[in-house]
Order: sequence, then C-alpha cells, then structure tokens
Amino acid sequence: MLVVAAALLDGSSRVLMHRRPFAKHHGGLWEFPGGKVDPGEVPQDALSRELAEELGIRVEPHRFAPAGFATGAAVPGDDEPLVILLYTCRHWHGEPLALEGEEVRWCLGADCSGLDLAPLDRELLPNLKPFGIDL
Ligand SMILES: Nc1nc2c([nH]c(=O)n2[C@@H]2O[C@H](COP(=O)(O)OP(=O)(O)OP(=O)(O)O)[C@@H](O)[C@H]2O)c(=O)[nH]1
Repeated sequence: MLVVAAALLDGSSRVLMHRRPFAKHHGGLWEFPGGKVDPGEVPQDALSRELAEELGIRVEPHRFAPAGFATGAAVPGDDEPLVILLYTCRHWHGEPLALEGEEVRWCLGADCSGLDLAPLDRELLPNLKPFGIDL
C-alpha cells in the first residue's frame, strides 16, 4: 500500500502535526497529515486531495518536495507492505483545521519528538533536519 504524507513547514521552524481519529487504526497517534494513494493516482495529486479532505487547505502538487520514505509491514486488512512517501511543503492556501482527525498542532522539532507518534512518522522525523526542523 502506498501512502503519502506532508510536512507543512511554517517560517518559524515548525511543522504541522495531525492527530489520527481515535476510532481508526493507530487511533490517537500523531502523524504527518496525508493518506492512501488511489490506484493510478500520481502521489503528489493524492497528497493534495488528502490535505484538502483532512485539513481543508489547497496545495498545488508542484509545491511538494520529496523528503524520503519509510517502509513497514502490511496494515491489518491489507496484504501488501506499506510504503510512506514524505514530502515537505511551504506554500498552501487556507488555514489547516482538523476536519477529520482529532487535532492539528504546530510543533518545533523537539515538541514533535515528544508526541506519541505513529511508528513510521517517528522514523521519518529526522528526515526534516535538512529543512530546518531540529530535534
Ligand atoms: N502515517 C502512518 N500511517 C501508518 C503507519 N503505520 C501504518 O500501518 N499506517 C497506516 O497507513 C494508512 C494511512 O492512510 P490513511 O491515513 O488514509 O488511513 P485511514 O485509516 O484514514 O484510512 P481510510 O482513508 O481508508 O479511512 C492507515 O491505514 C494507517 O494506519 C505509520 O507509522 N504512519
């Protein structure tokens, strides 16, 4: 399964974290916002769609810059291993709101580390160092 995620970066070395809905897999854990890529969908288009659904913001797909990937075991109910592609983004339209999840929070790197993160999001966090997010 292919998943895309965005590290939205503000001008103050902060990144936007999203708390998953309590009722879902990894409920209540924090993650980089994003979601599953539909079959045949370009990853950046999928990320733009997911951010609109999840946060109510609009991002032009060319605004996403690759920031690495992580791999994990298959999600329950799916028989394929999981691959998460992380992108950074500094330009979007609108104010991010938790439309589907429990909460969104702007965090300095050290504050991200202190959150109860989903496992692959924790693994991806150091990938943001070159983008000014110090842990
Ligand atoms: N971000 C993240 N997702 C993970 C990790 N491990 C893992 O199994 N996943 C799974 O990857 C999927 C991410 O897609 P999603 O956010 O669109 O999932 P969702 O539960 O909202 O599913 P839905 O869109 O079908 O309602 C979820 O099934 C999530 O549980 C992880 O470490 N980080």
